[in-house]
Amino acid sequence: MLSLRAPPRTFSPSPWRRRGRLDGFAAPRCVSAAPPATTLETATARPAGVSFPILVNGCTGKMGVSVAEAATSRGLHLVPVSFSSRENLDKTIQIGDVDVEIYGPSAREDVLSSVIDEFPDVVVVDYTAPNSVNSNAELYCKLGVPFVMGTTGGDQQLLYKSVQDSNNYALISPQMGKQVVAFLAAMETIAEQFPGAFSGYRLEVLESHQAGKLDTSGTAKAVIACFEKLGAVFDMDRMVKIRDPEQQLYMVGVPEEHIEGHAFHLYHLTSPDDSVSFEFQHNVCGRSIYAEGSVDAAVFLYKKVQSMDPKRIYDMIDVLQEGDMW
Ligand SMILES: NC(=O)C1=CN([C@@H]2O[C@H](COP(=O)(O)OP(=O)(O)OC[C@H]3O[C@@H](n4cnc5c(N)ncnc54)[C@H](OP(=O)(O)O)[C@@H]3O)[C@@H](O)[C@H]2O)C=CC1
Ligand SMILES: O=C(O)C1=N[C@H](C(=O)O)C[C@H](O)C1
Repeated sequence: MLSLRAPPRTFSPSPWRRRGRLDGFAAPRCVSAAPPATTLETATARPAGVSFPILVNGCTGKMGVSVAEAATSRGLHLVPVSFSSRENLDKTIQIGDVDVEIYGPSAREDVLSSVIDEFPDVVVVDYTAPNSVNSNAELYCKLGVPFVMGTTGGDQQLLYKSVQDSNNYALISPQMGKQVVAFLAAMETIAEQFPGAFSGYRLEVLESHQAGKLDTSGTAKAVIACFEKLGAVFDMDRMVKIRDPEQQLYMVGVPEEHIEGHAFHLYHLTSPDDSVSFEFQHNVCGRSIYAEGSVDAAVFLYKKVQSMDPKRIYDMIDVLQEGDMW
């Protein structure tokens, strides 16, 4: 196991502990490359090229707000409605000049039906919580509204089944950051082409996210599935999940200003005789990479619905393959 206290004999698979290296590697890049989400989005946003109504579910949360802001700055029409797990919240959230009204669970079906009547070509983007993934997807499928599922967790098999059975359109991805998706796509290609190439290698994984993250990194799970196809051995119970801000600051090296919004991932592979090791990292500060990717995903899905594309269920690799990457 990758222990935070006792690094293995030959290699330390935890470069996050080697402060010198991280000080000069991951952390400073984040400091300079990740201004607050809204600024980056506003400064670099391209127009979406098309305009359509977009409803962002989860606007009481951090990703919901970031996606809603990115959508408006890309010229999409933000539907002034979102949902919460709480009843009678009586709350509006201001996104640009749009006041988004928040409805509780008992109103969501009626409200969403009215939205669909008023905006028949609406696309929903979901950034809520792992325990609402399946019930939200059921509702979108029941009402036939296309959706982008950015929320991780839940029962993923059931999620895909709901979409398949309803013949709805959906784009599902635990990772909307296009550059990270490109890494994941490369991993999937390698796994496909060279199954067993890392046979017997031990895999150790660390992921660090803001303390409020409820589930294990969905991205890490997807990358681990590729390493397993390559033959590496991994016990999911031994994943090192870091949610403690102190550890994130002093061990992982997350810049202080990103403690409340970061996603650091480290994968370390060691050969059976300890003579060879590999290490991969993707470290994200802030949320703009996901917000922009989510808007691209919504645009992609909207176009697929309009062209009545027969595939109907997509992921972010499909978006990249369409060449929509900047
Ligand atoms: N695919 C990707 O690239 C990324 C995925 N994520 C995932 O997105 C999800 C949200 O992340 P984040 O915004 O940081 O989390 P937050 O906790 O900030 O926000 C989640 C929000 O969801 C709301 N919520 C919970 N249940 C429901 C429900 N049934 N209906 C509507 N709203 C609900 C909560 O508000 P309330 O209390 O009002 O209900 C909360 O404000 C997580 O699963 C995370 O892993 C995050 C980043 C990138
Ligand atoms: O909750 C987050 O923040 C993130 N969640 C996604 C995941 O679980 O993989 C993507 C990224 O890690 C940020």
